[in-house]
Amino acid sequence: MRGDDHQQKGWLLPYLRQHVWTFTAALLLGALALCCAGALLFTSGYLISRSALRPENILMVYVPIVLVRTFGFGKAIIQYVERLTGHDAALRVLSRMRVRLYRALEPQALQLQTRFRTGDLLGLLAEDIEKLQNGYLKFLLPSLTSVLIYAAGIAALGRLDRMLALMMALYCGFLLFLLPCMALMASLRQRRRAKQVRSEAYQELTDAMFGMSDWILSGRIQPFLQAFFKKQESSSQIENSLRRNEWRINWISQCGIGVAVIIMTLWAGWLAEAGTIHVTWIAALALIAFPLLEAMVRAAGAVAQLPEYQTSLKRLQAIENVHSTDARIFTYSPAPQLSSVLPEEGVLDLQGVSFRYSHSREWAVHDISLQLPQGGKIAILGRSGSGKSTLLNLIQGELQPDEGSVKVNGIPVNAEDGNLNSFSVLNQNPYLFDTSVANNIRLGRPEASDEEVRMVTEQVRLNKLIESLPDGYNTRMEETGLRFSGGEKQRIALARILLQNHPIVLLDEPTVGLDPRNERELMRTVFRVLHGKTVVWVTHHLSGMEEMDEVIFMDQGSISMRGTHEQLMRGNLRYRKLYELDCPLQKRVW
Ligand SMILES: Nc1ncnc2c1ncn2[C@@H]1O[C@H](COP(=O)(O)OP(=O)(O)OP(=O)(O)O)[C@@H](O)[C@H]1O
Repeated sequence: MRGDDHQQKGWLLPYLRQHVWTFTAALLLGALALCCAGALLFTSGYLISRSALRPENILMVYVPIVLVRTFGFGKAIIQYVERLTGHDAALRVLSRMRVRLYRALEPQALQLQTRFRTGDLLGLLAEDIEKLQNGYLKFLLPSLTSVLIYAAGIAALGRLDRMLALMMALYCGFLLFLLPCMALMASLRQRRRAKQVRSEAYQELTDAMFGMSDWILSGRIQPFLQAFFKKQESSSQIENSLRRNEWRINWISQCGIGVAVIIMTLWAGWLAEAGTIHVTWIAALALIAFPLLEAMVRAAGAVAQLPEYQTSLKRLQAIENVHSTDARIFTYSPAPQLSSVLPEEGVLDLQGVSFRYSHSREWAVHDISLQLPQGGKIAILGRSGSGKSTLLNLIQGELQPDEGSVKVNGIPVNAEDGNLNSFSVLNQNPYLFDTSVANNIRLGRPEASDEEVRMVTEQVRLNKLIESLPDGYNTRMEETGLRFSGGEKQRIALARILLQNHPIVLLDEPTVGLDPRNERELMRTVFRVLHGKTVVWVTHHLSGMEEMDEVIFMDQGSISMRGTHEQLMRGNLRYRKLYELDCPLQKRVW
C-alpha cells in the first residue's frame, strides 16, 4: 500500500489514475468482447440465410461455420479476461479505499461514538466502499465501452449510408444518453428518500442491537418491532416503486432495441432490393444490432445508480474532512512495531492542561496540572461528566490540549515519535475475541512464548481456571467471551497488559459492574501485579484510595479536591464522609 493514499483528494479519480493502464485494458477488452458478440450474430445471420438457400456443398458455408465458432469462443474468452482485468483493478482499488478509510477513522477511534452513529459507520464500511467499487465495474467501464462501440458503430454505418448513420446516431443517442438521464431525473427524489430510509433503518437496528437488553428489560419489544417493521415496509414500498420504474424504463429500452432491429432489417432489405447487397446479408445486418444495443442499454441502466455513488462519495469525503479540519485530532502515523524498544520509565507531567470539544463553549478539562514520578499512583474521581475520560484521552495523546502540555518522560505525548509504547489501558469492558484463551492473552504481545503467557496468567490468578477448561489454554473463548465472568475477563485483559509491559497503566473504571467482593479482589490483584508501574486510575469508588499516592476530585473539568488519602481523611470533612459512606466496613481491607 502506498502510504500517501490518505492524503489524496477524491475517492475516484486518483485510483483511476493509479490503475489507468489496467482499466484501459479492461475497457478495450470489453469493446473487443462486444465486437465479437456483434460478429458472432452477424456471421450467424449470414450462415442461417445461406443455409436456408440450400448450398450444393457444405464447403460453401464452411468459412461462416468456422467464424461462428471462432467468435463464439473468442467472445467468451475475451469477456473472461476482461472481467479478470477489471475486477483485479477494482479490488485493488477497493483494498486501498478500505485502508484509507480505516486510516481516516483510526485516529478518531476514541471519538467515533460521539462523532458518528455506529449504524452510519457500518453503512460506510459495508456499503459505501462497495458502492464505489461497483461504480468502476458496473458504471464506468460498461459506459465507456458502450460509448466506444456507439462511436465505432455509427462511423462504420456512416461508410455505408450517411443518412441512416445520422438517424441511428440520434436514435441510439436517445437510448444511450437521454432516456436514462430522464428516468434518473424523474426518480431522483425517490432514490434519495430510499437511501435515507435505508440508512435510518441501519442506524436504528444497530442501536437496537447494542441496547437489546434494555429493550427487553423495559418490556418495549413490541412497540420497537412495530416501529421497525413499519419503517421496513415504507422502505420496501419505495424500493418496489423504484423497481417498477426501472422495469418500465427497461421495457421501453427493449422496445427501442426491437425498433432499431426493424429499421436495420428494412434498410438491409432496401439495399438488397437495390442490388447493393445479396439477400443473405439481410439477417446478418439486422442481427448485429442486437448485442451492441443490448450492451448500450445495460450500461445506460447503470446511470440510475449515480445518486447512490454520489451519496457514498459525500459520506466518505465528510469523514476525511472531519479528520483534516479538526486540528486536535491526531494525524495518522503508522503504529509502531511491538518489538520496538519499550521505554522503561513512565514519568507523567501535565502542566495547565485545558481542553474544549469542538462546538462546545465549556471547558471539558480546565487547567489541570499533575506530576507523577515513575511508579506513582493517582486516582481520579468525580461525578459523571466531570471530565475524567477526557483527561485520560489527553494523557494518552488521543486528544491534544488547547492549552498546556502533557509529557511522558519529558516528551510531549503528541510528538511524532510518540509515546504509544508507554501506555496500557484496562477499561470497563475488555473485548475477548472468538479464538483460544492463549491467543486472547497474547494480544498484548503477539510474539510472547507459551511460557510467558502461562506466567502472566499465574500472576493474575487465572491459571487454575484456565487449566480446568476442556482444552486448557487452547480452549476457544466463544464469541464476546461469554464463557468468562466480568472479573475473569478483566483478569485476562490484565494479563495482556502484563505481557505488554508498558510503564504507564491507565485504569478506566475496570470494576464497573462487579460486586464489591469481586471488585476488591480484582483491584488487589491489579495493584499487586502493577507494582512499580505508573498508574492512573479513574474510578467512582473510594475503596482502595489508601493505595494511591494522590487522589484528585474533578468537578466541571477542574480539580476541586486533591491530596493523599491520609491528608484528605484528616483535613477534609467532605472526603471523610464520602469515604465512610462508600466503604463503611472496609477501613483496613486493602
Ligand atoms: N465528544 C464530545 N463532544 C462534546 N462534548 C463532549 C464529548 N465527550 C464528552 N463531552 C463533554 O465533556 C464533558 C466531560 O466528559 P467526560 O466524558 O470526560 O466526563 P467523565 O467524567 O468521564 O464522565 P463519565 O464518568 O460519565 O464517563 C461532559 O460535559 C461531556 O458532555
